[in-house]
This record gives sequence, C-alpha cells and structure tokens, in this order.
Amino acid sequence: MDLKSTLQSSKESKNAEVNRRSSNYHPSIWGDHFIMSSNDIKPDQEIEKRIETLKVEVEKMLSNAASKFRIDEIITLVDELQRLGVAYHFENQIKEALQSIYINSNNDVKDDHNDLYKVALCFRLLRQQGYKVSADKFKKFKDEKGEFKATLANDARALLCLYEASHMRVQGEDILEEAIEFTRKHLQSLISTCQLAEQIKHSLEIPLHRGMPRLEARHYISIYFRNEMLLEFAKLDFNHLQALHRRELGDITRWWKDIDFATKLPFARDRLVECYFWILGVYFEPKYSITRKFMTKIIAIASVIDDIYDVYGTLEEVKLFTRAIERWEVVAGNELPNYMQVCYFALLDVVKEMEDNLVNKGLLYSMPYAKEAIKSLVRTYFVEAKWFNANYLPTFEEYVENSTISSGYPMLAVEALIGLEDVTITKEALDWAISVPKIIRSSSLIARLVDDIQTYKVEQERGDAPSSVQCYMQQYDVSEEEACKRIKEMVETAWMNINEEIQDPNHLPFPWLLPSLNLARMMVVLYSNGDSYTNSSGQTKDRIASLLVLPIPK
Ligand SMILES: CC(C)=CCC/C(C)=C/COP(=O)(O)OP(=O)(O)O
Repeated sequence: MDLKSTLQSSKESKNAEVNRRSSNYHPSIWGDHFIMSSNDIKPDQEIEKRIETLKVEVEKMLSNAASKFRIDEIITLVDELQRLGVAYHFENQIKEALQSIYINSNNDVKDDHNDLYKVALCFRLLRQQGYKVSADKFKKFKDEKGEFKATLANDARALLCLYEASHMRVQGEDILEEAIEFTRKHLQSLISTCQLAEQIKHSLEIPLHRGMPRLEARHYISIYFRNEMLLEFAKLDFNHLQALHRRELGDITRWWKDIDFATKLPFARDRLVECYFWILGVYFEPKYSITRKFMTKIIAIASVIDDIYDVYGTLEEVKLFTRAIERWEVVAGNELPNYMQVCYFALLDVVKEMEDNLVNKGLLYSMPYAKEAIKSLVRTYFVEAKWFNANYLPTFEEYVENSTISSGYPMLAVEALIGLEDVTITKEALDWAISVPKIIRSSSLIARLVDDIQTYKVEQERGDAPSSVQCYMQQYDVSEEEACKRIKEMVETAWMNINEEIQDPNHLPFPWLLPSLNLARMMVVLYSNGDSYTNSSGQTKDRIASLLVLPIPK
C-alpha cells in the first residue's frame, strides 16, 4: 500500500471499530511523589564539607597502603570502597594500586598460596579492572582427585569470595564453572549456621558481578561495620547522591506530567520512575546528571512506542509511525493519529534538547548516531508487528537477529555512550557502537532472552510477536522446558562473552564497555523473578524505595 492509501485507511480506522489488543498494566506506583518530595531538598553545605573531609582521609588510607605496598590492606580497602559505592571518588588511585598488584601478581601468589580468600579477592578485583589473570591460580585448592578440597567447605568467607570471583569467568574456564557449583552447594548448607548468612543469601540471589551497583552499595552499607569512618563516609555519600537523584526525578516527573502521557496514552505502561531506576543502573555519578535525565526520557518513550507496536497500534498505524521516524521531521508527525503524535513529538523534542546540549560542547557529530540508533530500534519493532499480523513464526536465527536489536539495548548503548560526553567518545567510538559489537550484542542478547523467558506466556495469551522460546521449540522440535533450558545456557555464554570483552588485554577504553555490562546487570535486577519492570509493585517498588525514597539512617 502506498503512503496515501495508508493514510486514508488510518483515518478510516480512527472512526471505524478497530479491534485493538489490550494489556491491563497497573497504574504508576509513584504518581507525583517525586515532584512533591523533591521540592524541599536543598544541597546541605555542612554535609558536603564533611564528605570532603572524609574523602581526604580515605585518600590518605589508600596512598598509605599503596606506598608500603601492603597487598592485603590494598585489596581489603579497594573491595570495601567498591562495595560501599564510593570507589568512584578514587578511580585513579584504585587503578594505580591494582596495576601495581597485577605487575607483582606472580610474587603475590607465592606468598599467599594457601589463602583462598585472598587469592579469590585479588583475582576478582584484577579481572574487574580488565586484567586477565589466569584461573590456574585456583588449581592448588583442588585435591589429587581433581575436586575442590573438602576442607574448604566450612570456610564461608573464602567460599563466598570464590563464588563471587567465579562469575568473572570466560568460555572454557571449567575450573571456575566447577567453583560456582562447589561454592553454591556449600554456601547453601552454611546459610542457617553462619555469621555471613545475610551476605550469602544476598549473593546467592544475585552475585556481586551481576548486581546493580547502587543496590549492592545500599545492601553492603547495611551490613558493614569494620571501619567506622568508612561507614560514615559511605552513608553520607549515599544520602547525598540520593538527594540529587530525587531532584532529578522531580524534574523528569514534571516533564512526563506536562506532556500528560498517562492520560493521552492510557494503554501504555506508565513506568517513568522504573525507567529512571533502569538508567541509574547504568550510571549514578553526579557528573551524569543531565545524561540520566535524557536517557530516562528516551527509555520511557521507547517503552510507550513498544506498547504501541506490540499492543495498541494497528499495522497501518505503526507503518505510518515507522515512516515518520525514518523522516525525523516535525511535518511527518502531522500525518500521524493524535495519540501517536504525542509520542512522536515528545521524542523529537527530547533528541533536540540533547542536540542543544551537545552543540555547546562540540559534540554535534554524535547526533546522527543518536537518531540512527532509535530508527534501527523502531525498524525492528515494525518487523515484529508484521510477523504478528502475518502469523509468521521466524527461525530462531532470524528471530534473534531482529530481536537482539528490538530489546532496545543497542539503542541504549549508543545513547549511553554519547551521554558520557567523554573525550574517548570519538566518531570511531560511535562507529564501533552503532555496529553492535560483541559486548553490546551480548548484553542485548541477554536482554532479549531473559525478557522472553519471563514474558512469553503472557505475551502469547494477549497476542504478541513470537518469542525466542516458541521459535526455538519449533525449529529444534523440543519441549518448552528444554527450550528454556537451552536459552538459559545461551544467557550464560553471553555473560562470559561480556567478561571476555572486559578482560581483553587490548581492550577498548573502559567507558565504552561499562554501559553494556551495567545494562546486562539491570536485566538480572528487573527480570529474575518475572517481569518486574511491567509489574513493578513488588520487589521493584521496594528496591526503588531503598535507593530513592528512604535515606540511610545515621
Ligand atoms: C530497554 C528499553 C528500551 C526498555 C523500554 C521498556 C521496554 C520496552 C521493556 C520491555 O518490554 P517488553 O517485555 O514488552 O519488550 P518486548 O516487546 O521487546 O518483548
């Protein structure tokens, strides 16, 4: 059908009885909460001064430990700073300290060859930093039968440390695979009797490497007691950041209310705060304040567009929308049905706002990438709408190729990179990102497969595009259970590929890689127990409250 007749039929469809699908999404949990509650938050200069004083103290601790090259002290301190969520203040110092440990790591192994806790901690810290230290370090903890020594089974602290370290594994590292199994089994049996019960339970639910950094910090602060000064610093810093985050949410909620998404597009998910939470998982630092707001608006609009394509829009309407997005100009929006215009113009405005911000910083060359990433996403939404309407079940490969992009993660990864406003985000970085390289592909594959496993049943009942589970079952003639099992294995492989990219000795600058890792982590946080983005009134509500509503008591 040509554009004219498509338009004609779309106008007719507005009047005629259109048989639209529907989803009963619950209303927003948060409403105006952050507008009301952020009005009276003002920066507290006393607190800011105290944070600065404590920061200097921590700097001294770090340089003291580093100058005397006390490895135990360095690794304990770095681990605590990272877990307490304050390591971002000391990035360079930590980098230098770990680099010196890496350079000397062979000597270190000789010194501490029997201390599993230290070997595992060092291993994790170095791998997190991008150093591919060998997993052979753990061979000495096995017995002559090739199994982990039975004597380790009662050392909860060391087991937990090995469990966390093993999640840094890449493909082929069988010893770390075995370590996960061994530690999980023994940690489970130690839970009821040991002092670390709370920490073990937390880690078995989501391992540190896969958790959301802010939530991990919130939890660790609640169980930490070793150094009072560090604890005070972490609490003050957390609450100080929380106040900033709440002010940001107040601003974004005003924007959402001004456009009146909830009334004008009542069929769509109203999940603005959940979208902010998602982006807070990508970056939480004060310097990304503008970017966080921009990214939240983009993801919230993407969520509405997803509902238009998956649920509410007719095929003719989404065809029009796809064309308008390709054109990316105000006049194209005038040809859309009213409800679509709300969304279209909001998107154009947000991207224009971003452009104005980037022009002043000499980063205008990023804009074509910002738009292209959104266009690619919408193209894949359209493919899914066509599949649904044609009752077409693609092959698994065909499905994965399209739906890795429709997960929204390749788009977010590009926008996140642009938002870093970092000197390393050159044209070369953006060419790299827009080509969906291995780390972005792996993170997106996790997003797609984890989402599908949790949502395919509901989507099938409502009527939606096919999912990976159905495509896999049909192509390989296996049961639903078997398909889910194999898809979960693919998720594990994708995690190992992310690790490999981070630990590549010639790895790309860290700022290019980190958003993809953090996005993958948010899938674990939001989709481990069902779709807790769409159904956000349980665990997600509590998690949001712990990060954005309730300050940590003194
Ligand atoms: C990462 C981004 C852009 C998130 C926006 C919100 C969103 C589309 C969530 C997935 O919903 P869904 O489970 O309905 O997704 P799909 O339709 O792709 O299965």
